[in-house]
Amino acid sequence: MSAQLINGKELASEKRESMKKEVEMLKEQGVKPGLAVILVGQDPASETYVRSKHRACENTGIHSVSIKLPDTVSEEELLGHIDKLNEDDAIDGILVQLPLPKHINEDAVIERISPKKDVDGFHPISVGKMMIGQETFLPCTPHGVLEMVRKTGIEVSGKHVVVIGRSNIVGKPVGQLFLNENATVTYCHSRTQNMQKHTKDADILIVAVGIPKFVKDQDVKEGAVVIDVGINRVDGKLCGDVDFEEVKEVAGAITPVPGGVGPMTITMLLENTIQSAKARVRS
Ligand SMILES: Nc1nc(=O)c2c([nH]1)NC[C@@H]1CN(c3ccc(C(=O)N[C@@H](CCC(=O)O)C(=O)O)cc3)C=[N+]21
Repeated sequence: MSAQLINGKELASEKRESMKKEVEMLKEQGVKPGLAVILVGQDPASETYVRSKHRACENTGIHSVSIKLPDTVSEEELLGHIDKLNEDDAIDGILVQLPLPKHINEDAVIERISPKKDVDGFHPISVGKMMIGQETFLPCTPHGVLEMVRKTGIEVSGKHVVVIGRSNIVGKPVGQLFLNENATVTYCHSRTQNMQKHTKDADILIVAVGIPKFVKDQDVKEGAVVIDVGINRVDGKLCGDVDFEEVKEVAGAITPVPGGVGPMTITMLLENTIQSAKARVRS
């Protein structure tokens, strides 16, 4: 293996140590940061994520509540829970685990969350502010990706960042975050012609397509930083969108799955919750 391993788990626990101290300081000022997570239905993977978020909160001293609703819940009832949490002074952040059942309009749910408590950074106001470079909650996975690239010590400004994927929750915002850092950004997606031409030119390649082992060694430039956002379950095992065994031989730095972007996503969620609690202190 020639590539440097970017250890998300380790970086996440480093960050959580300093966040613990911030939480302590907030408590001395009489504010305990609080996060509410709403989970609809009982998808086992979603339940695992919600449990990890809860555990991470406990470890950091953040108050956390999970609200579990049956997958038959009406949109109106779900919106009612959000209204209550918007008004709840003990709650600084609200996360509704996505995806939602088909009978519920995801956009309406996201828009119901107060932008002041939008720790996912999914509300159109948060997205718009990020786009024009105003201070706001940054979406957790893209922000975690940026932190991991920073960890390698390479300069982002002027670099060619290629993003594979254009979802609203990862692909689009992660490209925007790197553009804000003065990178040159290319988006590739399912309609892209001659994708390899683009990926081979990337100094930083970010993969968020949801296809196991989609990126192979021939797709990557020697020495490139490769960030794997994919979480796929294949034969009961977790695997990313990057063929790790192949790509680690050509990349300069690479994230593993598991233990890469996932733990950083949760860490940035905690950071946003603390940021929100600080705003409560100031208000
Ligand atoms: N409103 C909303 N916000 C989200 O942030 C959100 C969401 N909905 N829906 C689902 C996705 C997925 N997601 C993950 C977070 C952590 C890991 C994580 O920590 N994964 C571990 C492995 C965990 C395992 O074993 O499954 C790792 O990669 O090492 C994975 C996935 C957040 N999401």
